[in-house]
Amino acid sequence: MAMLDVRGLSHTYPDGHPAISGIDLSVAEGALVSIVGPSGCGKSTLLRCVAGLLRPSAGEIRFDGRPIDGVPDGLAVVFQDYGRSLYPWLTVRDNVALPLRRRGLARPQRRAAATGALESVGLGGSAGKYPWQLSGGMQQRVSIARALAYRPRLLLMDEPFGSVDAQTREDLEDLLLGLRGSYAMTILLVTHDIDESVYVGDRVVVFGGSPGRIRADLPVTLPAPREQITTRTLPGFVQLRAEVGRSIKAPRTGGDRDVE
Ligand SMILES: Nc1ncnc2c1ncn2[C@@H]1O[C@H](COP(=O)(O)OP(=O)(O)OP(=O)(O)O)[C@@H](O)[C@H]1O
Repeated sequence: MAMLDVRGLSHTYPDGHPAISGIDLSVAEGALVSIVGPSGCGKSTLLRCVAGLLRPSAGEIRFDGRPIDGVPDGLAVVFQDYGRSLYPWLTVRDNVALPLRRRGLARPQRRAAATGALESVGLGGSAGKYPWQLSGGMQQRVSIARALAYRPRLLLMDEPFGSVDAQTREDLEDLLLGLRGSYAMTILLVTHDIDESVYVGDRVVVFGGSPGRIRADLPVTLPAPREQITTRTLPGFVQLRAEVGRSIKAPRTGGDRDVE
């Protein structure tokens, strides 16, 4: 049984705008699935539905076989906008520890979990600082640590590396790949960077159109461990990124009722 099963998912916003239509997606436990596509094709809408933050107009999402109705336990989300997601008046450690209250953990346990998560993202020495004392990349690491401290089974990431410079972005991609070894998680990562979708993913799901639909679902069979320079020059990488690019640009087919 898939850990996450999306069937016939469609969503139309109250203004009548159809954002996604007929999405079917099964995700196996432990997979890292990249969801890539141009701006406005409904990637965030899908993620918001999976997170239980948005009730879809049609279709069903099952997490561990149970229909999602509200924010499921065992799920954490990392957004692009780290600047707005951290509380400036709380230390880094307290920012990470805060959501653990929902788990009913006592304060010493919350602090210990936060410290462990911060160490795993290389920020053990910054626990007592405030978010505004850190660089953008470090702040995004704090957001990731906050999600990890929660020990999620399913981690949703919406353009998590979209607001940092290219070098920091590569560092964060590698951090994420490294974290997969220490945290047993299934990850859905939304990006509009084709190279990133291939570099980090086990599988790339290509979204396109308006309303957004799945245009391709491609396995990534690149060897591990991945390395920024070597992996990106492998023929398999170059081929796959071209295929993802072509799928994004593919003209609409007869059955595709896009209204772009
Ligand atoms: N709250 C809303 N009300 C009405 N329309 C919305 C709302 N949120 C998103 N949309 C529209 O739904 C479509 C899909 O938006 P969504 O944010 O899911 O796309 P996306 O692929 O994640 O885009 P981006 O990569 O720019 O974040 C867009 O046309 C967008 O304008």
